[in-house]
Amino acid sequence: MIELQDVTKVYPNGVKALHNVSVKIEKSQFVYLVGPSGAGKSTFIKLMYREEKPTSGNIYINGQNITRIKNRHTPYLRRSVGVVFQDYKLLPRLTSFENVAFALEVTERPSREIKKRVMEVLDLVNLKHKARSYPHELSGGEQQRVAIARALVNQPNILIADEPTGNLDPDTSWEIMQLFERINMNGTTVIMATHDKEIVNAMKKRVIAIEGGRIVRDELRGDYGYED
Ligand SMILES: Nc1ncnc2c1ncn2[C@@H]1O[C@H](COP(=O)(O)OP(=O)(O)OP(=O)(O)O)[C@@H](O)[C@H]1O
Repeated sequence: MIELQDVTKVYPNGVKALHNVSVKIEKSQFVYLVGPSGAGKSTFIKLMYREEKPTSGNIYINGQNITRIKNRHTPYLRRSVGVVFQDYKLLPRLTSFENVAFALEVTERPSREIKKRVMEVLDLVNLKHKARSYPHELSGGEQQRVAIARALVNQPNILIADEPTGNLDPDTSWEIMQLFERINMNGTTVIMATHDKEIVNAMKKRVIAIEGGRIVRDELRGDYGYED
């Protein structure tokens, strides 16, 4: 369902962030991307939702070669790939409800249908009661749950997250992980870049380690494997 074939990414300043990376991720897998700072994890993630394009190689998402699609088709790709960031990236002047609704791809759908879908995903992240709150009125964990609801509103079959617990305390991080686990149990592929050793070691999922732009380890029930 996700396949990188011999992918290399060189940024315009000459930094080679990924070197000939080839990997397959099956449907409904849960994958941690680990590795030292600057290893290429964020670059790997950005390539999957076409925030960056590879310099060479091919990337298949749900059978489609996304290195070949036209820029105007990127929004279609983003319906099947939800993204969550470390710093939430909510729009500050919109409520939780509006942040989620804004992401919903609407093609002349009646407003009651939009409302139903948005409330469904807010319910999934246990935040129905904060639908009218603005981001600054929410805790970090709540903001991240709104961001997860936003990532899920178009029912993507892949959820990618770049250090989603990076700004959260350990208890809140565990709540977010339980949510990811629940989303994964419903069949969504989850790929998460993280520096959180405790989480990776406790969850026993597939671990792909990247160092210097290369995959150096790939284990089905792996450990974090670094000391930080
Ligand atoms: N837009 C960019 N332009 C130039 N170089 C970049 C750009 N983005 C990242 N890099 C470089 O590419 C390399 C890989 O960076 P990347 O952000 O993918 O690493 P990372 O593993 O996610 O690191 P971290 O754990 O610190 O987030 C680094 O050397 C980084 O400085």
